[in-house]
Amino acid sequence: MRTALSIAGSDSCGGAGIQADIKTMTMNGVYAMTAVTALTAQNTLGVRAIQEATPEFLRQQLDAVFEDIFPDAVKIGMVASSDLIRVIADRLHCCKAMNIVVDPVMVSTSNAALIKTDAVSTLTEELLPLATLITPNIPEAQVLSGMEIHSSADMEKAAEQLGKSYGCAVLLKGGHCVNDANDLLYSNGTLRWFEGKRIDNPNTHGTGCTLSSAIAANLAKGYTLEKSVERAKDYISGALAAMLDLGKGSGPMNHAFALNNKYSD
Ligand SMILES: Nc1ncnc2c1ncn2[C@@H]1O[C@H](COP(=O)(O)OP(=O)(O)OP(=O)(O)O)[C@@H](O)[C@H]1O
Ligand SMILES: Cc1ncc(COP(=O)(O)O)c(N)n1
Repeated sequence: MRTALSIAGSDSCGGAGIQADIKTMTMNGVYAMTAVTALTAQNTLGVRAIQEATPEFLRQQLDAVFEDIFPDAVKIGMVASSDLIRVIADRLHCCKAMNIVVDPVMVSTSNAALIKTDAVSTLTEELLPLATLITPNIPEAQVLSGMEIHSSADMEKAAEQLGKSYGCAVLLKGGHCVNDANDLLYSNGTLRWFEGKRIDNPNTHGTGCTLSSAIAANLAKGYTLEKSVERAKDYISGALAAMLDLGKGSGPMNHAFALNNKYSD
């Protein structure tokens, strides 16, 4: 069985973070492992508290996984501080990790900061250059590129700039656009749009985590990057279209019906 590792924060309400990643990887037929960067006390309304792992404890989790069950892909989500980012970069480099998908998580849907301001430069200098793919949303791409993004043409410019700066593929997500939810992939010097009809569902807690771990799971199974993005886009669209409605705020998605028998493997 193929395996994937999620390095991310725990979300107590189960919609985002490690919990979303385990559900997604499992539903995509991959064995999920975890290295927890932080515990969060959060629900669909907001983040109440964050308790980070110590850098040494995160290192122990990563070594325990890599020395025993080598992951076929790695997904990285919330990492709040520079010291934790450095531990991850060091272990991924030393362990020769492959198929690394970095979701540069900055702010939650409920508007809480999930990375310290001074850690953004550590993320860009130490972690993004190790990535196979980064998956910023529009606000994250604006921070990383220093560009304002108001149109499809701006998205194309920003994705290309980020890909050239970090030497990786870039999936610039269009979930924050007003019309359709079209995502843009920049890879090996070419741009490709993945079109998605906007689903009228306000429950989008964990969409970014889910998309990036679905891509990692499909890379782990040996699909190309383009095919992995296509399959992950189907997964997120299915999970949103299942219209789960839990909690008082922006709720989680329904993973059980995400694939709806679309794929048999
Ligand atoms: N209402 C929607 N209908 C269809 N697809 C959507 C919708 N909202 C988001 N998506 C898709 O979900 C994925 C995540 O995109 P988004 O831009 O919301 O990322 P994000 O902001 O990092 O997610 P989050 O912070 O909510 O975890 C993308 O593939 C995007 O196109
Ligand atoms: C632990 C953790 N990781 C990531 C997110 C981002 O997800 P969202 O933007 O949907 O709130 C989150 N809320 N919590």
